[in-house]
Amino acid sequence: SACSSRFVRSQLHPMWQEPLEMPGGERQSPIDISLQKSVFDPNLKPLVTQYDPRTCQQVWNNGYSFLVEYDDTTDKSTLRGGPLEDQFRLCQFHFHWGENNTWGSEHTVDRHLYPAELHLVHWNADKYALFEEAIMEENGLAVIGVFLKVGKRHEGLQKLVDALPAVRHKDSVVEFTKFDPSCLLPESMNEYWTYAGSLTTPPLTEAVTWIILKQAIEVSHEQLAVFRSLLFTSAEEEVQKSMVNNFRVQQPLKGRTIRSSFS
Ligand SMILES: COc1ccc(C[C@H]2SC(=S)NC2=O)c(OC)c1
Ligand SMILES: [Zn+2]
Repeated sequence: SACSSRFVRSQLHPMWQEPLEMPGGERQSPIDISLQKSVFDPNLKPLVTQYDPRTCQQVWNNGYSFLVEYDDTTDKSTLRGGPLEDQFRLCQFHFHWGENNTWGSEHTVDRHLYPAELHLVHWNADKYALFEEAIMEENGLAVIGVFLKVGKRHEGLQKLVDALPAVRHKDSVVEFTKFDPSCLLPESMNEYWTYAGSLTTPPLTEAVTWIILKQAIEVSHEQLAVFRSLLFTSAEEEVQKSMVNNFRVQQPLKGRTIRSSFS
């Protein structure tokens, strides 16, 4: 599906370099989630996800992460509720991680770094006809961020981990079906922070309502090591570069309010 951000690659340096600053960006991502700056909002509703595993299509390496892509031509896999007024369609999910278990997440909580972060990307299908439209609009996207921490092996993630060697190089794709991304969500879906932000790679558009879940999911050290076995580089390139540290540097809050769904 078009949400796979194929055209974004050309704007990124071959290696994972800090994407160009968004000129005059007032609501850039990622940020540190400072607990004392967060404001409890009792009007925030529970998140409602309805994912149909039959919409899962493929996993591919786009040269800066690996994306699991969903058929977003119908309302079969959706997100609504929480801070959202409209219904959003799941189009892909991907991860950001570090070269070791010390860092890797894009967001932090009181400066606490996690080894990785999952992004479930949804676009506003009530207001826009296409993903490409939605990424240019301030209420166009809703991304659920889930922190990963090292612990017991994540059985649901293992099916995806087993598929990764097939997409080791940039631009490789492999069929990947019947995967329900709900298995990657923590038990507690009603504790989250939300703020107005942006894409964290070019085009860096300020289109994202971020929903960052408080509860991290546990994955094993070995599972993260398979993430790190992927490459930024295509099979033809002489020098192979490990796909690690594919996160953006944090951006200024610029007066934004971070709301929490819990006190
Ligand atoms: C052209 O549209 C794009 C481009 C890039 C990404 C991926 C970025 S944005 C994010 S969140 N995390 C990432 O790595 C998109 O995802 C919504 C959408
Ligand atoms: Zn991301």
